[in-house]
Amino acid sequence: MIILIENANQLITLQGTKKKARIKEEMSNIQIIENGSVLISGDRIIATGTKASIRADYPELVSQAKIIDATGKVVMPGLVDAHTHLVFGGTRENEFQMRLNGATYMDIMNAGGGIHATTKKTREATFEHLYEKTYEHLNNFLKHGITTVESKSGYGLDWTTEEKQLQVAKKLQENHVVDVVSTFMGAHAVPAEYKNNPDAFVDIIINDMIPRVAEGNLAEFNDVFCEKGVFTPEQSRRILLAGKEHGLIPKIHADEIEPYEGAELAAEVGAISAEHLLVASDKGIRDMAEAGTVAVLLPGTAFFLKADSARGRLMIDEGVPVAISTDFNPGSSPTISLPFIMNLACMNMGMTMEEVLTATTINAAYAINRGHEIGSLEASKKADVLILDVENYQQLQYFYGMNHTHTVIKNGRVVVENGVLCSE
Ligand SMILES: O=C(O)CC1=NCN=C1
Ligand SMILES: [Zn+2]
Repeated sequence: MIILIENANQLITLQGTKKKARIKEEMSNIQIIENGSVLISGDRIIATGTKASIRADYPELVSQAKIIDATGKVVMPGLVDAHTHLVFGGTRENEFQMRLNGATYMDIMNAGGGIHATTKKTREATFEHLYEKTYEHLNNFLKHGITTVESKSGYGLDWTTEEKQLQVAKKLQENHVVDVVSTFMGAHAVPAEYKNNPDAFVDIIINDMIPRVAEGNLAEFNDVFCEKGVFTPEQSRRILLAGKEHGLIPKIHADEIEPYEGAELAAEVGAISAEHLLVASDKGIRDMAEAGTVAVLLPGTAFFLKADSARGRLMIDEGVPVAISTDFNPGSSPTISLPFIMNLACMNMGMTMEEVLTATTINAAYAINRGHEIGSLEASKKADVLILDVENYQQLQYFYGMNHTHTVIKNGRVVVENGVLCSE
């Protein structure tokens, strides 16, 4: 099918010259075309330009095209959420109340709640239940303009359930229009049964789980919660290097609650990204800038945990490529509203509205090794396109806490129209 989107007030292409995540000034250069047009054929973008240039350069394709009029609207790439714990059983609103009453995230986790509570529910849940529940989450992501989602395992902490989560994600990648990119995170917490012998659990992750993930082609990335009271930097290093030996690209939950040199470790092991970084050190930030490690920042988690946000402004100024994501999970960030997170990135991390657009498209794409395929509107990239019901891109952040998604095109097909799923 050929589609021509035209008359966009602003077409935000995020086009760039370098084949890597954007840093510093590049993050503000979002490449706007006034009165823009996007020409799509099949699942790919053919060209972007002004209305006149596209109609002059592609008369044959234009004559066969379904025309979508974007007058008064903004057109941009589909949003990319590079950090979620998408597949999980149960919910934890009870813990939300406990934290409103003054308990901390780690108090709850150390008392057997938190990740352990979700692990219990996920172990008990059937494959079908997890699949159907997560399918609905992806529908909700899509209605908010998110066309690719990273999904971490880590609520099993035993092979049977870790595999169940990864198989749910794999089946969703096959059946749901939203692209799902999988991360193995068996090192999300030390399960109760190994509380007194955590290194034995680390050995199981390294010697048993990681080889099975690789053999089954069940994930592209390997993540670890490097945190005081969870996994030490030494244990995290062992787990990430073992993953690399099996072709799993390292990611790390780093310096979320206590400073723990997780950012330094990310740079040392060549992680594609380090995530959270609320209390990353100056040295860790410099090391990440030098290594080109993408900082995936999660201001929604900081908001929900009533913590200070990561130093996003400093990281950008120091040359770290920054992405932002929802961290969608039942405990520390139960939201799929990436648009709201975009506003928090401006309000609480000192990022500009232009940088935030880069952080939720092309840089988020590079954080999941998809920068060549998605995250900007340019010839031969996937036709994942949003039409937003705002007059200019600033209104996306300005009118906050709202869903401005009008139309979503995924792989060249209209899948959301007037904010409604086409299958609904
Ligand atoms: O609490 C959860 O379920 C998710 C989380 N993992 C590390 N920080 C938060
Ligand atoms: Zn997380």
